[in-house]
Amino acid sequence: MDERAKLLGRGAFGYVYLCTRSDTEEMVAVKTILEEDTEFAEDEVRNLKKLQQFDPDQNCLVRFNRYQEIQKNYLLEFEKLDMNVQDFLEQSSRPLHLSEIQVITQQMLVALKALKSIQMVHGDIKLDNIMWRNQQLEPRNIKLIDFGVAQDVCELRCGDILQLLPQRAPEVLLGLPLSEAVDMWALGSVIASLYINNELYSSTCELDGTWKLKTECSCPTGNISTSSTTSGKSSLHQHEDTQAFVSLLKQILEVDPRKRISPSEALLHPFLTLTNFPSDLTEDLSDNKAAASISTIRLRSLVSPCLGVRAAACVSPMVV
Ligand SMILES: Nc1ncnc2c1ncn2[C@@H]1O[C@H](COP(=O)(O)OP(=O)(O)OP(=O)(O)O)[C@@H](O)[C@H]1O
Repeated sequence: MDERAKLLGRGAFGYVYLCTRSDTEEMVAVKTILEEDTEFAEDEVRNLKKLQQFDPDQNCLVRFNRYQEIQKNYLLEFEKLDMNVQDFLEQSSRPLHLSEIQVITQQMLVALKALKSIQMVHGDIKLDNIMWRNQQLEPRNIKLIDFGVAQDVCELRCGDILQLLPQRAPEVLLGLPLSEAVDMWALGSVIASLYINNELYSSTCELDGTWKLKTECSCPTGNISTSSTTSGKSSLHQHEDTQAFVSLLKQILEVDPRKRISPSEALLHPFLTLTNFPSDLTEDLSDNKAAASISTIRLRSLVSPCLGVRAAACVSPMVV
């Protein structure tokens, strides 16, 4: 690899560089994983090989071309993507419109449906792992990346720690049996955070996360009305598109993973068939942190009835 290759991004395990294939002249993204993380590289390659049974474009998954191992250092070659959602938000400094959130939700549900069909859990659904192929030219073409910590459901054990805290599912926090449903929860947290431009459940440690889930999920919905007059979002209830979004979110952020909506079911939800987004025209949260924080509280309140206090009732081997 050319030493002057442009760095496209980096994560905990690897640096991703822009490279040109000498045989086809195609621009590709090459993730380098060094010797100390060989185990992660091997896991990622194993997962990516399994995913090669899917058409990556039809299933919203990053295309994995090939890999090379050089003295326990790994080079993984992928199609070159454009920008991850986190970077886009930072660069554009505006929250996404509901129509844009609809596209991301739909594409990620397609990816999760494919993973569920082979009982694979991604385990790290977050804004940095959702990328546009070409944000400007193909805003509807979105891919899920980073299968470094993905696992087969049958490998998951109670008490395994997956996901970053803001996206961590209740059953992970509580040390309960785990399934593909953890990715649905994480997707719910991600799309909620896109809407409110803030983490839905931010927490600094597991105990804090469990406590927040218990308290915030059981707060009375009556609080909503007091905030509505000062919010930039005049009313979360006002538009059909917002109502449809909250309705889907409630079913995704269902505390009980057995009752949580599946990717296939969610793909049929009315929010994903909407073509008209009046709230895109009337709701503007840019540079309005106060409104964003109020919306956070209100969205939590709207979603909370479905969460209920069941979380608190769960017996947790991790927190007792
Ligand atoms: N195919 C790609 N095309 C362009 N950029 C990419 C591609 N894959 C990854 N990147 C960039 O590199 C970053 C890190 O990639 P990736 O998430 O695979 O690394 P990681 O070390 O596994 O990260 P993490 O810390 O999340 O585990 C991504 O957020 C993205 O910005």
